[in-house]
Amino acid sequence: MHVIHQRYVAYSEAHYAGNLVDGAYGLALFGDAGTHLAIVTDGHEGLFAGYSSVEFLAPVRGGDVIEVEARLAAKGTRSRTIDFELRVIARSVDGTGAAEILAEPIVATRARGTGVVPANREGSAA
Ligand SMILES: C[C@H](N)CC(=O)SCCNC(=O)CCNC(=O)[C@H](O)C(C)(C)COP(=O)(O)OP(=O)(O)OC[C@H]1O[C@@H](n2cnc3c(N)ncnc32)[C@H](O)[C@@H]1OP(=O)(O)O
Repeated sequence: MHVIHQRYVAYSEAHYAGNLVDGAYGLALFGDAGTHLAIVTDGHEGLFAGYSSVEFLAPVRGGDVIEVEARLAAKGTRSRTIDFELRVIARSVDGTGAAEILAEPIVATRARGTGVVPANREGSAA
């Protein structure tokens, strides 16, 4: 089970030299994709308990088009282990507005985290 969100990264999201977007930007998108996945798997937005790993592998830049995948890796009683990946799928060529779809997506961020179905959720089996 997985969900994928795609979006354009506005130039105004860049925070550091070189048009670089901060890592927290991707983590916020992981939260949204994880919430979407929780709705699909459990009919509830869930609550995110934490990340066991986060890796920033390549830069995300203003003008990129990215996709964020949340994939169910394991299911506990109420816990849901989720693997996340942020990939750059299109990028500005020269800053003039010219841009290209990348032949191979660039994996920019990977993470593993745990979402939890609340105990008091109406209709929860837990
Ligand atoms: C994705 C969301 N829609 C949006 C967000 O991200 S919200 C923003 C940040 N998150 C929050 O504000 C949540 C704040 N935390 C809580 O409300 C609670 O801590 C919790 C609901 C996440 C867990 O509380 P509780 O239900 O009392 O936990 P437990 O009964 O102890 O455990 C239930 C299961 O969850 C597993 N677990 C709990 N904490 C962690 C953790 N830090 N890391 C990994 N796993 C955790 C625990 O092992 C239980 O698993 P099983 O049900 O046995 O599988």
